[in-house]
Amino acid sequence: MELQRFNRLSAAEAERLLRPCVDIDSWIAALIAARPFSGVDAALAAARQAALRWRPDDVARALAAHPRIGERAQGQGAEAQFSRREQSAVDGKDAALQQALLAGNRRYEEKFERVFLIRAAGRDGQAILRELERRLHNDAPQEQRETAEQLREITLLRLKELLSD
Ligand SMILES: NC(=O)NC1=NC(=O)NC1=O
Repeated sequence: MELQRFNRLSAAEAERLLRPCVDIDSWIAALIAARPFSGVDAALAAARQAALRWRPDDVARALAAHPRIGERAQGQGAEAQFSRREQSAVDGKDAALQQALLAGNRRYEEKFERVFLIRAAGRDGQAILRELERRLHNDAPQEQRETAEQLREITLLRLKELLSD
């Protein structure tokens, strides 16, 4: 969407477009309030600043909108379409990789009690698996920090796509 059009949207319409970027009300409200943006870079800078204020419970709630890595997001909603595109480099036909991702996700969820979140865009399945193995050794505070940063990366990539379409 062209930035000037985004600047002029009603708050309700802007919220509907921003929700698939990340399901965090305070972030969506902050972005709507910060309009009009002078350019896409200004919008992304405001988005990153607002994302640095996320609390752990914001991140926990937003994770519910993210399918497991390796599982094809179902449905036609904007979130599912974003997820499928982001995970497109994960080779669904590589059975060994799928099995390893499934096992790694399970171990991660047992240890951290939430889904493993990684910015999948730009990463193939093996790179994701290596990150999953590495992060499994993090302690809880470090993993909370890494999860929030990955959610910020995904969110900003989705916003950039939204404002560049
Ligand atoms: N569990 C996940 O990491 N999910 C995802 N990563 C992405 O980049 N998009 C997703 O849906």
